[in-house]
Amino acid sequence: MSADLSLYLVTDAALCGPRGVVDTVRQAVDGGVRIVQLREKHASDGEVVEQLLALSAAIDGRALLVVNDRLDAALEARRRGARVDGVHLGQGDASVLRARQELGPDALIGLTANAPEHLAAVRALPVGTVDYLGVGVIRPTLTKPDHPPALGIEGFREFVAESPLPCVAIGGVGIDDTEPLRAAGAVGIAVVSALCAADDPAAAARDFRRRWQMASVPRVLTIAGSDPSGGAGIQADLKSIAANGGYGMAAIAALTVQNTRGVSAIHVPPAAFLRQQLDALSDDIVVDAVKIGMLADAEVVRTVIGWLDAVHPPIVVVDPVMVATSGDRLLDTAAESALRALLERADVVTPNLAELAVLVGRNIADWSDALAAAEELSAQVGAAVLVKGGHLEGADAPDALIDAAAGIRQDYPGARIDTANTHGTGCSLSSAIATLLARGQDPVQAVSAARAWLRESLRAGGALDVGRGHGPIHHFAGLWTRGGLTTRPTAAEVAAEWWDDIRETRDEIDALPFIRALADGTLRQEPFVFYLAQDALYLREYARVLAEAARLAPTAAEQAFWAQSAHGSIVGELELHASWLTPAQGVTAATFSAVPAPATVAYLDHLRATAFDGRYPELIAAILPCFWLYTDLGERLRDGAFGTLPQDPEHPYASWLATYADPAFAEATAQAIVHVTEAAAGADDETRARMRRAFTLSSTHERAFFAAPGSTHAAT
Ligand SMILES: Nc1ncnc2c1ncn2[C@@H]1O[C@H](COP(=O)(O)OP(=O)(O)O)[C@@H](O)[C@H]1O
Ligand SMILES: Cc1ncc(COP(=O)(O)O)c(N)n1
Ligand SMILES: [Mg+2]
Repeated sequence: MSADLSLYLVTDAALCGPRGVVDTVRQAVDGGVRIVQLREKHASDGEVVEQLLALSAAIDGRALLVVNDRLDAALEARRRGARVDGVHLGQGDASVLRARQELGPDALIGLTANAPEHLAAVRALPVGTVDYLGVGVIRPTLTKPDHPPALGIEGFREFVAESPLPCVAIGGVGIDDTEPLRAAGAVGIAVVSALCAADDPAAAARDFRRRWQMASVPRVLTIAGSDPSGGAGIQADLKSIAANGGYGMAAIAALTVQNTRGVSAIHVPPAAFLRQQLDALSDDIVVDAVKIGMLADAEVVRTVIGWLDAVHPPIVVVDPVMVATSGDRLLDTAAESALRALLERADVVTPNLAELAVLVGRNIADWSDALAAAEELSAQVGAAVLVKGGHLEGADAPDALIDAAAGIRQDYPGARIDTANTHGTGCSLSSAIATLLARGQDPVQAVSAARAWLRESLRAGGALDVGRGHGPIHHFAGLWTRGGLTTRPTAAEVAAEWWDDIRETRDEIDALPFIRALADGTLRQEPFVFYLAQDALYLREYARVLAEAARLAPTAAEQAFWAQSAHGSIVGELELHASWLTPAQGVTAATFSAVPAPATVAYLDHLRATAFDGRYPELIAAILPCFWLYTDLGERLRDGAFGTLPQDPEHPYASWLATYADPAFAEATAQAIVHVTEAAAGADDETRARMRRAFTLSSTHERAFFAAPGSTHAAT
């Protein structure tokens, strides 16, 4: 079997202290150590055998176990039932030839090497005698007092370049050496004190493992069914793995006859043939993560379980596929009980609502019931459960990650994307999660990043012209855009670009005497009242324009959002004006009695003309600056960007300015930005260009509106 040497723990009983070697190893393996070397310089062979038995039980197949030097102890421990994978020998230790002969062809045999003559000796050995070299020391270290001169990263790189065998870096390796050693060609790093002497070996191992993974391209295997139309199954998985930064491999468990309109036949090759595929992979390639999808029947499920138990891949994500988006069954009912044993081997399980109902054996009434069911399932199988709300009715498509044992309950709210291209979303999502986990992210992060990618791919699905049923998502939408293969930007890119477009306008607004005086409290009342009166006229019309956006909105979520904003603008904002336009403030003007100033007329004409055109994308682009510029200004005022703090109770406009920085308004602004920039990202080039013009034009009207009250300091 191909050995995963990536994070290699070498034990040191003295450093483990009262916690002991066995507990230290157990915790370190929990944290992601992939191979353990028992190194006991002073114990008797009998004691080493006992230790190997105890370690073998603690590791329980989750990592490899080798022993330093003691070939006879390894053989004896094996005779007594321990799983000892091999030995690591030094230049002065027992002969590697004898070790190979005694331990057999499948054992893992390592050899310490650090000088050119060691390489010459290795080359003289029969091929297959030694599996890897332990090369070091990298830095001076106390755990090997008689160590040779330290190689450093550069010396290690040169050694690797000459070596015929994979090299593990050992000796004085600290966490910040992880990426440089990986880049220098290490297949793994061996750590002694940074793990044995750690207060929390699991956490220390997780840190090393994360750093190692972030520096590597993970090898991700999907075991699933084939969808020849390329939108779901194996084909979707490979695209998803690639799009999320992994190297994809695929073992086909079943074949479907399928297109975007449904599945018409299923062929299940012999399960033994699947096992052959899996063994061929794990014999040669280190598998960093496995995603499991359609398995068709109970025999296939059991076959996959058998392989998982032999190989123990470090990350397993199971998408318990039972029924396709089209409604066709993809798993025998008889296999549903076999599936449970598979879930027990998973780190993350990703059922949709129907699958979750089958797995907990009861109907699921609503989303909160789904969360309870996910909690139940998570507790039963000991895995994190990502429950998916793609099949809910209504405007939302939320997901939630629940890990009963770890006490994790993470909600991922999300508006439903209006698209028919939902074929293969579940397959694609679970592969993305497996890949991101293998890249070192924790489950909460991995799901969040996978969802962001999936939503981008769902939004762009319409750009593909594939089939007449539920079409596929566009797995590479973001990559192609960023790589210049298409001109379509992402929503985030639109936001950044437009905000930058109006930089000059924003700077000019900041410099206006009205804004300066409002910020430092020296603004006279007359221009302030002028501004309030114009603002009231503006808001009454703005609310009507927002209502028009609600009327034109393509989705229920957007319709509700603009309608609510219209309500807020006519009710909330005007209440605020009323509180300022009172005799107590020395102001008696009625709210809408002012004569509209030219700047007000011009701004409103632009908004009304855009609304009258009836094109939703441009209308919301024209609406956006009022949200965005006020929130930005309010937040910067609050944070003292203008040299004064309006929170100061002495500040005459404190309560007015506080409303600019109101968190609920900030939230509405964030939502408005999302709606507008997502629409722009999904639009054709011409529409996007018109949206951009509407946005910039409104921004210049905002500046003119702020400039209208004129120059305005009180005492000066
Ligand atoms: N129209 C949609 N808009 C946004 N997200 C969606 C939509 N349809 C599905 N999803 C998301 O796609 C993923 C797959 O979910 P779901 O469709 O429930 O599962 P499956 O594809 O396995 O049946 C989930 O993250 C879900 O929230
Ligand atoms: C081979 C195969 N595997 C899985 C699915 C499920 O698709 P979805 O991701 O839409 O649930 C499918 N339609 N075909
Ligand atoms: Mg699915």
